[in-house]
Amino acid sequence: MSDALNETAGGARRVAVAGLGAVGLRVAEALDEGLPGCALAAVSANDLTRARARLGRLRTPVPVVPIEELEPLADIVVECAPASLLPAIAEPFLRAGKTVVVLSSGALLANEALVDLARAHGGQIVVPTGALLGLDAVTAAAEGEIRSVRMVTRKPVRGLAGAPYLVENGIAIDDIAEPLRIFKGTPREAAVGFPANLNVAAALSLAGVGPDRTTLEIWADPALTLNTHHVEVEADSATFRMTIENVPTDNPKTGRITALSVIAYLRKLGAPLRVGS
Ligand SMILES: NC(=O)C1=CN([C@@H]2O[C@H](COP(=O)(O)OP(=O)(O)OC[C@H]3O[C@@H](n4cnc5c(N)ncnc54)[C@H](O)[C@@H]3O)[C@@H](O)[C@H]2O)C=CC1
Ligand SMILES: O=C([O-])CC(=O)C(=O)O
Repeated sequence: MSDALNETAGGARRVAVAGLGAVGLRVAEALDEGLPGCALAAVSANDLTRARARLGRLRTPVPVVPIEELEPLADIVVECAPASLLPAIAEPFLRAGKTVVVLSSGALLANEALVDLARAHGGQIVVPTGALLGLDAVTAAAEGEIRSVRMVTRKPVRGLAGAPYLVENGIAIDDIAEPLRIFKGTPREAAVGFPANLNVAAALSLAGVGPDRTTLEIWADPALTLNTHHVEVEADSATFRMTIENVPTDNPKTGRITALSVIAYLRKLGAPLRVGS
């Protein structure tokens, strides 16, 4: 669906927020404060009563509904819920030819049918830069030939605690005194083992050489306070290295910049000057 069609009669795109945690609450508040060309239209949460109370401070109250009731209310949904809910949130919007902004990008790797659904109905899945950086440069390099993409993530222990990969492999990190490499593999493997911690690796892989050719190391570092991602890309057009050190939100797994990347995306939708892709 074209941008022109994907608007309400009044011109503002109606935006739904699915999941009201570290990312969703910040995005909903920014929409309520005012993003040109966008209007907060509805919100979904696990506990609807609690969500209504949390949103009591909004200037303009919006419906708080279960995820299956969001689609008729909005043109765009921002998915910022647990990864397992991605298909339930995305499918109705894509089937209606609408836009889904996906934060649980790791879950896209096991749900490639969503891309087919978007293609079939003229919808669009958008993966924002989230907690990473430089996806514009990686997609540009992918228009030429990328030889390799390597990522090393270092997180404080509390940013990794409870990940299924650690539990299943009996890897204890609570009392480590030195940095410990806990994983070496691909974003496809990490999306299974670290579904709430490594969306950035999935996003990077989708921008570049895919989830099986991108290499990934994950380190738990007891001295760190910031979620740190280092990326090295070798391509025929350029060689580049990038590092981001993310200040965690109340959710230690999620950096503050994640919600801001969604807000920046929404702001660009209606802006007369758009910087970055
Ligand atoms: N792409 C990226 O760079 C990043 C992606 N993420 C991912 O984004 C997603 C959101 O992250 P956070 O806001 O930090 O997570 P969060 O855990 O703080 O919030 C998720 C919210 O979804 C709600 N929820 C649970 N079941 C629900 C249901 N049935 N219907 C509606 N809401 C429901 C939870 O109550 C919670 O408030 C996660 O999957 C996370 O892994 C997080 C950081 C960076
Ligand atoms: O660094 C962060 O803030 C979040 C992160 O790694 C992810 O979810 O992929």
